[in-house]
Amino acid sequence: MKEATNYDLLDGGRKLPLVEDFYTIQGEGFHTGKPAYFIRLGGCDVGCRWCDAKYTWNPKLYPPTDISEVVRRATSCQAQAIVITGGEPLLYPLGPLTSALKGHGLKIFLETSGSHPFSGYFDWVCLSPKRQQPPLPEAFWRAHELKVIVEREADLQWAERNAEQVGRECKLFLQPEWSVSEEIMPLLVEYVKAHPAWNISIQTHKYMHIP
Ligand SMILES: C[S@@+](CC[C@H](N)C(=O)[O-])C[C@H]1O[C@@H](n2cnc3c(N)ncnc32)[C@H](O)[C@@H]1O
Ligand SMILES: Nc1nc2[nH]cc(C(=O)O)c2c(=O)[nH]1
Ligand code: SF4
Ligand SMILES: [Mg+2]
Repeated sequence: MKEATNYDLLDGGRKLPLVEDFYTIQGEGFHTGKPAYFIRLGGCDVGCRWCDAKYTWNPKLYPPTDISEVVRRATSCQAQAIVITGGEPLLYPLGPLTSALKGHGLKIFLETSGSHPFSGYFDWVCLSPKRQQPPLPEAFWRAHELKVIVEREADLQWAERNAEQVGRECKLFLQPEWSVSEEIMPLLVEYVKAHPAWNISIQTHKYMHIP
């Protein structure tokens, strides 16, 4: 049993520690600007210093929620796409949740650090690798999008090392760490102009003041 939470209570993924769920606009990466219903699961053992979702880290704060309730809410609006995020969603068996959502004809997108084994079905995987707990090998070939957070210049070389491991079709994004976004942006702009395989992703929802 993993330590992050009491897995016995999760009934093989039929219950999950739900932090919050909301219908908003995908703010980052390839699908930026598209409406999507977000399902945020609690628990993460990666520990990024600058994580903007630190409140999710302790899964014990979030009671196991029946996935039928989550699916009911996600299908009670106009959403055609679901983003499963966290915390680190791959801490949990995601087969039951993703197949229930798929049964409603929804597109399913994943936000992950890739540091735990995959489970479930996804139409789109956004891999955001972290130095202190790198992705498992399978995360690189499953990724449709590689989104590297850049807080200093040295992160660019590390971004390239990750890019060497993804598939040829994988989209490449550099995303400024939010608290240094203003300072680091000129470097990212020059880098992407010189290395056009990369694109810039900014956290547009933070400028739009939406969740
Ligand atoms: C909160 S994480 C949850 C999903 C998963 N744990 C992961 O890291 O991919 C969602 C996305 O936000 C990014 N992110 C978190 N904090 C950020 C920050 N301060 N600035 C920019 N991006 C950030 C992560 O890298 C990830 O792409
Ligand atoms: N609007 C919006 N877009 C997002 N894209 C990825 C997010 C995440 O926290 O996983 C996120 C988020 O928190 N809000
Ligand atoms: S892996 Fe994701 S949720 Fe976990 S600390 Fe890093 S950014 Fe936050
Ligand atoms: Mg976020």
